[in-house]
Amino acid sequence: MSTVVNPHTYQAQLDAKIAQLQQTFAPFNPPSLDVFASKPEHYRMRAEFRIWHDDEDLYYIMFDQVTKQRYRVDQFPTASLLINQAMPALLAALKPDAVLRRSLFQVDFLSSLSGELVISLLYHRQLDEAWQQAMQEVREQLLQAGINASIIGRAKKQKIVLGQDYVIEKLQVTTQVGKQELIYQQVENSFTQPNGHMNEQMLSWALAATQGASGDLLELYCGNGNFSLALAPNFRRVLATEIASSSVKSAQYNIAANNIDNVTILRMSAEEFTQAMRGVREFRRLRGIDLSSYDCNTILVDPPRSGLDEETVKLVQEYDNILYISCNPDTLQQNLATLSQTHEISRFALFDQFPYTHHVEAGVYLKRR
Ligand SMILES: C[S@@+](CC[C@H](N)C(=O)[O-])C[C@H]1O[C@@H](n2cnc3c(N)ncnc32)[C@H](O)[C@@H]1O
Repeated sequence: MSTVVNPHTYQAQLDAKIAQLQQTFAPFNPPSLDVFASKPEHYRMRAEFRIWHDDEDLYYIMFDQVTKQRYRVDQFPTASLLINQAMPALLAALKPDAVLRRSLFQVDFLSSLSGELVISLLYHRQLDEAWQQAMQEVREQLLQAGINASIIGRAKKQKIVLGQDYVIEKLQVTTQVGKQELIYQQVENSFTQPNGHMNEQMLSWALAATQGASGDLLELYCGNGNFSLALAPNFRRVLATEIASSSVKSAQYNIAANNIDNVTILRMSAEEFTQAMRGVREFRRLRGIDLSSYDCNTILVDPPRSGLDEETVKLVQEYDNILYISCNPDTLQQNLATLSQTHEISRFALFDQFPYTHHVEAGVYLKRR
């Protein structure tokens, strides 16, 4: 099914998710659920479309996930207003220009609440000087229309960047003493939370849940430091790890951009970090880091849909406080089967990050029994 965005049905779809999540997790005896509703429209900061060529015409298409049929997309209410503004403006500029149209097969948009946009155009041919010149003009037209976009041309082994390959996002996080703005570099083709305002809610919830925590925080799957930076004020130090080098680079950028001095980011998979902690393997990447100097009572995990592997679950279980952010209730449920043997849920939240889809983002804060 394609995503049918109908603000009139928003509450009903959210209610169904709430009921489903409560039922699934009832065996773990959670406290009452904190529910965070999304904006019913224009909540996604990114969108990807295939391009369809029909003689002189050119338009965005998507595929129905069930029937696999393609359908034309002129506007996309799921995505931010900025993306919706850029979609027709870009097509209008591409259509009359054979150099820009030829072999174009995909367009990806990455926007930010701060009003920045990166548009990536993917081609089945190498891009040349003529393409670059013509696309520079398109970029200027977009800027004149008030669309602050960088443009990336991609082809096999080729990436041409007009502007930047990232946006600088500004997120408002609610702290005990009011709102705090955090700056995040979000790079094209790297993971970032798709629903910007929901991300602000998630960070604020995590900050409130760990208020009053003592010692240091260990974090696995930290991405661009999204949670690491927001939670830093609640801990003496934060040690965070992530597998993707582009995200680690952004995290380093973000530490500096926010003048944070108590966060260290390492490029390591969760599995490698578990091995390092167990003394199974030594890692050059850990040189200069004295793991034994960290006093971590709290661990934060935000794994991909596959959840935590068995060894990582065992490591996580060794911490008194566990903050688990999950984009897949099925794997969260599996991991909780083990974690609930030693910990109980003290906070439970639903973040409606993906409205009108069956996807649910959940947060649990566990404390040792
Ligand atoms: C759901 S995202 C969360 C990222 C970050 N916490 C955020 O809020 O943006 C999961 C992250 O885990 C990373 N990842 C995937 N597999 C991993 C692994 N085996 N070890 C460590 N990180 C991994 C991905 O690159 C991605 O950045």
